Amino acid sequence: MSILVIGKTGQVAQELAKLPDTVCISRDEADLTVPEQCSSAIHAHVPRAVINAAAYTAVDKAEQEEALATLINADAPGVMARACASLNIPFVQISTDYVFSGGGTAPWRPDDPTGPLGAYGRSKLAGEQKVRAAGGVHAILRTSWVVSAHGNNFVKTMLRLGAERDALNIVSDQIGGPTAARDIATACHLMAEQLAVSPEKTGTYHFSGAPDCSWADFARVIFDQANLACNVTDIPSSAYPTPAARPLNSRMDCSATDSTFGIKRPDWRNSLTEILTDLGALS
Ligand SMILES: NC(=O)C1=CN([C@@H]2O[C@H](COP(=O)(O)OP(=O)(O)OC[C@H]3O[C@@H](n4cnc5c(N)ncnc54)[C@H](OP(=O)(O)O)[C@@H]3O)[C@@H](O)[C@H]2O)C=CC1
Ligand SMILES: Cc1cn([C@H]2C[C@H](O)[C@@H](COP(=O)(O)OP(=O)(O)O[C@H]3O[C@@H](C)C(=O)[C@@H](O)[C@H]3O)O2)c(=O)[nH]c1=O
Ligand SMILES: [Mg+2]
Repeated sequence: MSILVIGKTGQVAQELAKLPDTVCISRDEADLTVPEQCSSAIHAHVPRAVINAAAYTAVDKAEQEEALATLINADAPGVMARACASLNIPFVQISTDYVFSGGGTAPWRPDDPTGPLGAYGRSKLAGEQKVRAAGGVHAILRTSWVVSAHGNNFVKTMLRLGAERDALNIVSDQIGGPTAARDIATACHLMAEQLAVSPEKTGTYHFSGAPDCSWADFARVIFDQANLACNVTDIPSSAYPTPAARPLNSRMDCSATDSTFGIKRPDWRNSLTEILTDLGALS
């Protein structure tokens, strides 16, 4: 029996595919806009655990497509979690720092009050609630600022822009933990294995790369490691208007993930070096 991964083309799904005993299925086999397809796929594969790595992740576009984002990010994971509960197998759902409002400067703990600022965050929060309501063995892993060698992400955007321009304005008042998709995949895989033998570990957990930084700080380290001469100027979020507001404080307290699962915050600077190596962009 394998670990079934819902999603195949995304950043985290592609990293899960490299781990032992995983089977990843794409939209052809399980289209999240038709949630019943997800439960049929779970029943057909008879896995020992399920990890949902598929989601609607276009934060700004979600403002115009909240119903679709909710179908994919809430209804579909709810159906997956119910299928897993009926089979008595663990379900791992990936969630986001964007369920929080971003007030204050204290790292968010898993049981802190949520308060999403936009449609994407609301849809992911609704997904968390449906997964809990399914009543099965599960982990909801909230992560942030996902980067990898594939897909769309901040590292790849910076490599592209940094090669074209000699200066960029980047927001410096949003603070969080950049997290490599590879590190998230490893964490989800470990959690699925542990939940299978320790169902009492069911709950909501945080996992992000350390140290916390601003997007501007992150960009500077990317340019430094990639040896790109691009000057970064700090700007406030107000100078970079977007359809969806982002939380200013995305710091997450990841201590329960360590004490319960033995999973520590990875240093994103090392993970970034791996990504740049994979991309052939290391200086
Ligand atoms: N990206 C980030 O910065 C962050 C992501 N997260 C969460 O982490 C998880 C993984 O994100 P990430 O790997 O970055 O995602 P990506 O944006 O890289 O990929 C999204 C995946 O979801 C799939 N998908 C979207 N819609 C459907 C659908 N209707 N049916 C089937 N599959 C669908 C896509 O498939 P297709 O290629 O066919 O469209 C793709 O494989 C998600 O739960 C996300 O919310 C949390 C914090 C930060
Ligand atoms: C390209 C660019 C971006 N930015 C800012 C905008 C934004 O605040 C920040 C990051 O841009 P992104 O578009 O990658 O941000 P965004 O898509 O909002 O990233 C989020 O995605 C979802 C799925 C999550 O769950 C979150 O954890 C988070 O990773 O960088 C600049 O300030 N200057 C620039 O030139
Ligand atoms: Mg994005």
